[in-house]
Amino acid sequence: MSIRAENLIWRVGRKTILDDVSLAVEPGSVLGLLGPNGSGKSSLLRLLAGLRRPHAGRVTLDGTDIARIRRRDLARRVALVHQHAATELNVTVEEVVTLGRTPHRAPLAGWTAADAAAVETALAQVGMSGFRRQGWQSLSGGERQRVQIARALAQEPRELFLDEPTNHLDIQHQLELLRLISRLRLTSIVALHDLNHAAMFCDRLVVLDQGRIISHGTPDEVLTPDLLRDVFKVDCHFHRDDEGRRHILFR
Ligand SMILES: Nc1ncnc2c1ncn2[C@@H]1O[C@H](COP(=O)(O)OP(=O)(O)OP(=O)(O)O)[C@@H](O)[C@H]1O
Repeated sequence: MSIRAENLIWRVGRKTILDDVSLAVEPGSVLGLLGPNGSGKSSLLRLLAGLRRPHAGRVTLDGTDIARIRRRDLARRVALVHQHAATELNVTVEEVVTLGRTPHRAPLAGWTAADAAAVETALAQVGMSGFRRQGWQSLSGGERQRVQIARALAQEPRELFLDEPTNHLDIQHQLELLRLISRLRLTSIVALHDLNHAAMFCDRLVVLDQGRIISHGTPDEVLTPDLLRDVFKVDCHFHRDDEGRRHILFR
């Protein structure tokens, strides 16, 4: 397992936001993080990326507690794209994506061919190569989202954490992005609200409710009518398409 969370507890004041959360992700696979609003998905991603310290439990990368990994080494390996990723004003798309190279560059070292190639590849992967000279401020919400993802990809992480990455994206770009993530062979953890997309693109799912994991397993194991009713408060039934894939239909 490349990344593992063991019995994480995280509180704010007296409120327990994450309560005894444990999970492990197979290298190269995609884990979908599901749960209603406020269930703790973003908080968990921040702990997994080392941006917050748990009050109890630990997060390990290849068996090493991330609290013992130097910040710079962690930044070379782990990338997190926030839900409302902001960036500096008056910068171009290319400059934003270039920031993803920061952890790889030695102090005072010049810009290398490897840096340039990583930026090029990342821009192409999210379909934003044609926007490289455009100002960040002038981008649409969906374009900004794709640029933030390119910045994370330019970091060339082994673990990629994405907090609702399909927010703001039109349906074509939602599907393209999730397909890209599932094909990258990075170890990815993706917070999602669309349950059908989670079933289509994630190898395994974890469902959080009020800070606790209440279900985990393959999409077929996790997404049951009972779970959808109990956790998401919706009635649904399932439809199998011609290729045998299950789709959730909401009543
Ligand atoms: N710094 C904080 N101070 C106080 N409460 C917090 C803080 N961070 C998170 N919370 C609370 O913790 C709970 C979980 O929040 P979190 O953002 O992790 O949920 P989420 O599952 O990502 O929600 P959403 O689907 O709405 O994005 C919420 O009730 C939130 O108000």
